[in-house]
Amino acid sequence: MDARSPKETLISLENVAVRRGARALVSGIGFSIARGEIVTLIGPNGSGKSTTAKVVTGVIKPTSGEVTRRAGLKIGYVPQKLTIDWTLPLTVKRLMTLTGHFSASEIAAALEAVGARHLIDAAVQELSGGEFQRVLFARAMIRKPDLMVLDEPVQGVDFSGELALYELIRKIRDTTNCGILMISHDLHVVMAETDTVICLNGHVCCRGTPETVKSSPEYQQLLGDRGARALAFYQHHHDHEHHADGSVHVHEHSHEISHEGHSKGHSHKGLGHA
Ligand SMILES: Nc1ncnc2c1ncn2[C@@H]1O[C@H](COP(=O)(O)OP(=O)(O)OP(=O)(O)O)[C@@H](O)[C@H]1O
Repeated sequence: MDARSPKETLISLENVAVRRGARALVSGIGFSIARGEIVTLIGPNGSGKSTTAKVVTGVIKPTSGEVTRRAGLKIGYVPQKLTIDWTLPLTVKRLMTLTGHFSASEIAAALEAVGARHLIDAAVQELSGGEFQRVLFARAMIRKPDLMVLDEPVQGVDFSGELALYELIRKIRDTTNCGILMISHDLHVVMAETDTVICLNGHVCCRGTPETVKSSPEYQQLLGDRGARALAFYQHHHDHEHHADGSVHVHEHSHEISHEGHSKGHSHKGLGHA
């Protein structure tokens, strides 16, 4: 990491296990997240990513092990799914105030920070996947959290939308110096700015920088016959345009995915995502 030091630890988990009946959903989980750090959880379906994130947010108490939070730690949570009654009219502004009282200027500033100020009076039902995700980021950021927990933040968003959201996550980290815990929907791709990747499979299968995880035998073994597709990283090259409405135009071949130690122009399909 860099000039954002000294790194203040926001939360640490030590030897955490969550059991339901005789079954361990996760066990032996240990990691910490510092201010300004981006930690990404990856792992197959059912490997315990959401369970681990819920332990971090405090929604689930571990059956055993220790969770230590910095005193007064504020966490902003962006859920994987939000239960909304889609038949009722709901504006973005109203969504922002459902879980707290905020002034008009606070709401405007939070939406501005995610490039969604123009959507303030829009109906939530009419937002695109990427716009909805931005509004959820704003909803989490309005409390000025020390730590943001993002459960599959690019789910249901197309590739240029994914790039824009990853860029936004980086910007949020840079401007607020919050810690970020992100769950990746994809076992093969993580944001390049990730400081630590933690690969779960009920326990911590392997961890380290994206490069370390990519070359770890445990990660390779977890991939099995899908191993030909090693971990790749989203690279941001500032060769796209941000428009006033928050949309991003990605130039042809501008996004690059670093793969097997090289940087190649790739299409999303070309990467062979499921
Ligand atoms: N409340 C619960 N009671 C019993 N089992 C549960 C409960 N919550 C989750 N599980 C199980 O625990 C395991 C881990 O689930 P979790 O949602 O943490 O995995 P995940 O890695 O986030 O999966 P996905 O990628 O599919 O979202 C799964 O097998 C799931 O069925």
